[in-house]
Amino acid sequence: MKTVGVDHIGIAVKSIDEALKFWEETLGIKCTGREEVAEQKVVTAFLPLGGTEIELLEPTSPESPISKFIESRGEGIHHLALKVEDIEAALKELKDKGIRLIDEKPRCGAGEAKIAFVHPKAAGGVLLEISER
Ligand SMILES: C[C@@H](C(=O)O)C(=O)SCCNC(=O)CCNC(=O)[C@H](O)C(C)(C)COP(=O)(O)OP(=O)(O)OC[C@H]1O[C@@H](n2cnc3c(N)ncnc32)[C@H](O)[C@@H]1OP(=O)(O)O
Ligand SMILES: [Co+2]
Repeated sequence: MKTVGVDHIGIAVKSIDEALKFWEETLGIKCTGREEVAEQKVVTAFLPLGGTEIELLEPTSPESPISKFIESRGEGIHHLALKVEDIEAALKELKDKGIRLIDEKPRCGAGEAKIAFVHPKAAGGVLLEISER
C-alpha cells in the first residue's frame, strides 16, 4: 500500500465558527473553505498547514458520527487521514491482510476525494481514514 503522506487530521468540534476563533484568530492558521459532506452528516472546514491540513468537523445531525463522538468523548482529535495513490488497491491489500474495515468500497469525501475508514480496533485505537485525491 503506497501511502504518500498525512492528508489531514480530523478534529471533532461542536461549532466550526467557535473553533475558528482559536485556530484562525489565535493561531493565525487560515481556513480555505467549508464543505458539507451530506453522506457523512458533517460540515468540514480545511486549514492547510505545512503540506497537510487540519479538518474541523461539525455534525449536521444527532445521527452524525461526529455527534456520537462528541457525546461520548467530547471535542478533540477524531481521525488521522493518510494520502494513498490508489485507494482501491489499498483497500484490497488491507482486506487481504484481514484488517477490519469500516468501508470496503471508497466513499465520497470532501474536495472530491475518494475516502474509506479502517476500524479503530484495527489501528491501535486510531480511527484511520485513507484518502485518494
Ligand atoms: C468528510 C470526510 C473527509 O475527510 O473527507 C470525513 O473525514 S468524515 C468523518 C466522519 N465519518 C466517520 O467517522 C465515518 C467512520 N466512523 C464510523 O463508522 C464510526 O464513527 C465508528 C468509528 C465505527 C464508531 O462507531 P460507533 O461510535 O457507533 O461505535 P462505538 O462507539 O461502539 O465505537 C467502537 C469502538 O471504537 C471507538 N471509537 C469510536 N470512534 C473513535 C475514534 N474517532 N477514534 C478512536 N476510537 C474510536 C470506541 O471508543 C469504541 O471502542 P471501545 O469498544 O473500546 O469503547
Ligand atoms: Co477526514
